[in-house]
Amino acid sequence: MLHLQNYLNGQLVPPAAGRYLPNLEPATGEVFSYLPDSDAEDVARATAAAEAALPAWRRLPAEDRGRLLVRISELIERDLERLAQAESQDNGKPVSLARTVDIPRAASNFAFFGTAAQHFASETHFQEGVALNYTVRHPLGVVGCISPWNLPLYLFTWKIAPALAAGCTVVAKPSEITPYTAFLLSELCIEVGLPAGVLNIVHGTGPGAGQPIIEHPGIKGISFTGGTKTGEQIARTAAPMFKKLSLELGGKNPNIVFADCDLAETVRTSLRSSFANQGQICLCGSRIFIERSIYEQFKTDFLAGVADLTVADPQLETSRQGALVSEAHLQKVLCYIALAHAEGGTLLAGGQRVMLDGRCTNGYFLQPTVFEGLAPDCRVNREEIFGPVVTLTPFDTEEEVLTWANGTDYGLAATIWTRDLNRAHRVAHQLHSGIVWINTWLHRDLRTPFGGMKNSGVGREGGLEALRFFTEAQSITVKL
Ligand SMILES: NC(=O)C1=CN([C@@H]2O[C@H](COP(=O)(O)OP(=O)(O)OC[C@H]3O[C@@H](n4cnc5c(N)ncnc54)[C@H](O)[C@@H]3O)[C@@H](O)[C@H]2O)C=CC1
Ligand SMILES: O=C(O)/C=C/C=C(\O)C(=O)O
Repeated sequence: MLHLQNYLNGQLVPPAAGRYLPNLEPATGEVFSYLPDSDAEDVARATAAAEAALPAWRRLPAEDRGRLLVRISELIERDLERLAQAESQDNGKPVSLARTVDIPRAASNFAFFGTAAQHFASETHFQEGVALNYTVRHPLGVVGCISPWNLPLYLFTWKIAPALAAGCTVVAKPSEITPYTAFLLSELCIEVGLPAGVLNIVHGTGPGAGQPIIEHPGIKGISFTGGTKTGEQIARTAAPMFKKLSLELGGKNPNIVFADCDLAETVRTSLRSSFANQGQICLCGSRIFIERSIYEQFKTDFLAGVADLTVADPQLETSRQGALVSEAHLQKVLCYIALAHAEGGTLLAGGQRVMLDGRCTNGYFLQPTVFEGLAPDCRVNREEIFGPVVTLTPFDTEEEVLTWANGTDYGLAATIWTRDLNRAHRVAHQLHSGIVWINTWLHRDLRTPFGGMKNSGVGREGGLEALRFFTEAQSITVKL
């Protein structure tokens, strides 16, 4: 059976201690490969390689670094089908989603930052006759990039690409639950001829391989996406070491539907924002607030759409809902469904595990689930479920819905549906949310700042924000 390897100093190598972990296919519940169970020794070797590669990599002109990144992007596009199949097998997501969203975005991440680095100019502040102040942005050094399982290659490359573009060298760890495409990426980096040590990929668990990355004194900054609790633990370790931190954490996002919206489009997109990737995207709109006058109509149309979301083997082109990522995660989501019943919710759709026939008999499938009748401040409406579970709640006034929308510890993304753009802007400005979409969802322009307020994170990714994160500003003043 396939044994994935670490990518250290330009080579594929086994873990120092020789231990491996089983890697399961969520659609079948069966082991299909093994991944290195790396430890602090592997992280130390990766960091030493990254430190050795740093001087030459940071000296390389941005154009030359960019050319290598663009070449990686081209190879991802060349291997799109193979990578999409691998992502679907590893994560349980429909292959059609991996083919149209995950893998194309991974290619775009490299292409975008490969070229963005060439446009990253330093600032000058000229004081006529007095002084010239200019800013140099030095690469931060060796950085750690740690990513989750929900959008595996998409989020892994979203961190690595800007770090490399900025002239940093990298020690990266994908989720131990979905390591496969990161391993395939290391093969592409070798094919491209990325200089040894510039990117190092260490596989393994959070405590085993992730924590040593956070603790290593040679690693100057950490870019992390994952659960809020993990983010908290990372901050506790990294802050006293004065490491730069970028944390993209959870969300409990409101989807606000006003009566004057384009209802057909609102329902169509709300189905996607509720259930895309089985609801396992931190940007999913799991709390849908609907203005009372159209509540019943929205509910009817939405539930009709939910009935069409075929839960099936993610390898099938017809599959619209694949498997959840693991048995443990499925059980966590089922606990929230039980809680929704206990908190007085009325089940409108789903709520049950799905047992499929054939090769998927033991897969982790769940019906897309909709509740109504829950209090806006109950646990189900405040805690991140990260699964295919949404709640519907009617509202009467803008003030009321704003209070409810802002009534969680999270503040990542929000969506507003209305034809009244004055209202859209007014509401958007009052939402405690790092990202607001008006009449759309998951519209991504890679130049925009991406990240959350409150417990949804610290810092912003994307565009210049990412390049700023991976560099350290030095201010130089010349007296005139
Ligand atoms: N972007 C998001 O908003 C995501 C949110 N989640 C939420 O988090 C919950 C837990 O999911 P998990 O898979 O356990 O996410 P997690 O936050 O534990 O895992 C994310 C990454 O962090 C690593 N990690 C874990 N502990 C670490 C540590 N102490 N130091 C360094 N790295 C560490 C993991 O190995 C993985 O690569 C989910 O149920 C979901 O609610 C999960 C994935 C993504
Ligand atoms: O950058 C994006 O387009 C999406 C990011 C999504 C996450 O960070 C997530 O779901 O964890």
